[in-house]
Amino acid sequence: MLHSNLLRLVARGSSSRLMSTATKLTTVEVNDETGIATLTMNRPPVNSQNVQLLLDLQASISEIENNKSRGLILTSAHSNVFSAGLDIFEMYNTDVERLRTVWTELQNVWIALYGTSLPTAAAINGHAPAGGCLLATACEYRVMRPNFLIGLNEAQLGIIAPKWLMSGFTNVLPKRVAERALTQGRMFTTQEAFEAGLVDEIASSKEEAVEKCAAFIGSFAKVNPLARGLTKLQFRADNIKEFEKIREKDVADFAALASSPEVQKVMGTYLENLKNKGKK
Ligand SMILES: CCCCC/C=C\CCC/C=C/CC(=O)SCCNC(=O)CCNC(=O)[C@H](O)C(C)(C)COP(=O)(O)OP(=O)(O)OC[C@H]1O[C@@H](n2cnc3c(N)ncnc32)[C@H](O)[C@@H]1OP(=O)(O)O
Repeated sequence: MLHSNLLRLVARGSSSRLMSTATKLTTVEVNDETGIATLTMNRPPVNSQNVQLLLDLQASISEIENNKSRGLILTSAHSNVFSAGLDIFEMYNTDVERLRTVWTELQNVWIALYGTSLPTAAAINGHAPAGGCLLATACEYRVMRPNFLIGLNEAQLGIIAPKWLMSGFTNVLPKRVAERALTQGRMFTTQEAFEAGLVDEIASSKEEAVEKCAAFIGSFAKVNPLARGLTKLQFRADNIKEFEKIREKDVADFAALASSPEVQKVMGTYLENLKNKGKK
């Protein structure tokens, strides 16, 4: 009988192992040759981040940290979406406690990914709006497939994203470019994102994106992992400290904002538009 916790299954031939976890919406596969773990989000159709996906992401990040992998590549099981961001259905017509849980778990995933000492890279094989962009920019390196969109579109939705949510984005873009993009709620095409420095490379397929991410992680092969990890965390320490100071208040602020009649109305209209888009 296969136990769901920490059982290693031979996945594809002998070169990679699927690390079985108690989770369902993410998988972790470790390449036997490189020791690099690929964390795949698999919540059809668009990897919208509900509480379960956020919990599964945290469990998978912990698993990768504990299994001595050399690095983490984040990607999606779907052909045209990396992640559509927070699951708006889960935030609509719900109670304040649920909203608090959604936001707390989003915070928890962000800090787990942004604050890991492991080398991280995102193979962005589809659109990455809002929370999708948040996950990608929490990583150290990004490789994206052509003709998709990435960005923090909150301002377009009439919502102010907190500073920690923007911090990965502001880490990688020049301040002036970041300010303009955030105030416009701009979605960048892959090419625009590459030219601005929001993504580091473009790859024509998911496989190529994963290979390029693995090459980035492999570039640290000769660097002492402890020195590398601590150096990374020194760069991120200010943002992490700021976040830790406000995280409780941030949950309360989000729950108050997202439960307000005005924002609930925006969500309702937005969801209608998304549904109608599918009918066109
Ligand atoms: C809108 C108000 C939010 C208010 C929140 C309050 C405070 C938040 C503070 C700031 C934090 C924000 C973080 C977030 O992440 S908010 C989420 C923002 N996300 C988006 O704006 C993305 C919306 N989706 C899209 O743009 C597109 O779906 C796409 C990702 C580009 C993919 O396009 P496509 O491949 O054409 O697929 P469809 O559009 O047809 O969608 C398929 C299917 O999936 C449903 N869906 C899409 N996005 C979401 C989502 N974020 N949450 C839940 N469900 C989503 C969509 O309705 C379709 O469903 P049906 O097949 O049943 O019609």
